[in-house]
Amino acid sequence: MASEYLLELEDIEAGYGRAALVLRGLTVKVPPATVVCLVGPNGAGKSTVLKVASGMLTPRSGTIRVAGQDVTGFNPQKMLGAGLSHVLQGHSVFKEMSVEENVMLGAYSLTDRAEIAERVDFVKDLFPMVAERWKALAGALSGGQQKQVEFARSLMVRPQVVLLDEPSMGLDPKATAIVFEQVVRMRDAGTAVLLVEQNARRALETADLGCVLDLGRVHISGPASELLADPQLAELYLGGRPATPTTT
Ligand SMILES: Nc1ncnc2c1ncn2[C@@H]1O[C@H](COP(=O)(O)OP(=O)(O)OP(=O)(O)O)[C@@H](O)[C@H]1O
Repeated sequence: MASEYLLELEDIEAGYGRAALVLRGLTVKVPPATVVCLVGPNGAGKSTVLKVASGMLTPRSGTIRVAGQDVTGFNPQKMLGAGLSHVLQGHSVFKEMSVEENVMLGAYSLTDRAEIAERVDFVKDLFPMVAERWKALAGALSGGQQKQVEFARSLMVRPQVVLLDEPSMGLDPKATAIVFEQVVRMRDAGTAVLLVEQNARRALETADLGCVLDLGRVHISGPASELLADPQLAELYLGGRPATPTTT
């Protein structure tokens, strides 16, 4: 069935083992060509949302749809096949391998050589640093550059939605700015992004839509610029004053 959303998480309840539920009726929807950002206090369940979306954690109830197709209960491999690619928190490049080898790991499920070549051209075009350092050892790159290699790897399967868990973690402000620029480039190249960030203000400045998680549900959602300008949200979640409005 056609849907106006690429990814829909609806009424999701999820948790770990016998512990109390972490997500308690959460609904998040990602439209095409959009960066949606999840913000919220530590332990609110932001990473858990991404684990549910990528099949790492099966929800106890609720529905997951990708482009209208019900994918609830799919394992990670099937979720990848359905179009959800997960870039995990922290660094996942193999430092002893080249940039090329790291990126090609993302193509392991592809068999058509012409398609692989087309995807390589696509990611090299999108991330010029990846093209420049193609034969370099990944361990020789900076943290921000390694993150771009992870982004490139995640795009090899032509995902509908990329799930990004704390891409700025451990990066200095300059590297963070570059990584967020690449997030926008991914969106502009046609991939929707569901982004989780500790650095809530910076992430909302990049995102189109924002969702504030609290107590396992979406507390408030809307255009990221409106969330940034909301004084109560700024106080509670963004560490201080609201963003200065750009229009009067
Ligand atoms: N593998 C796990 N096993 C058991 N409990 C877990 C596991 N992963 C997360 N939790 C618990 O689930 C809750 C939500 O964790 P989650 O990592 O989703 O939150 P978060 O909003 O991403 O937080 P943070 O910003 O600190 O990363 C926390 O109470 C956490 O301790």
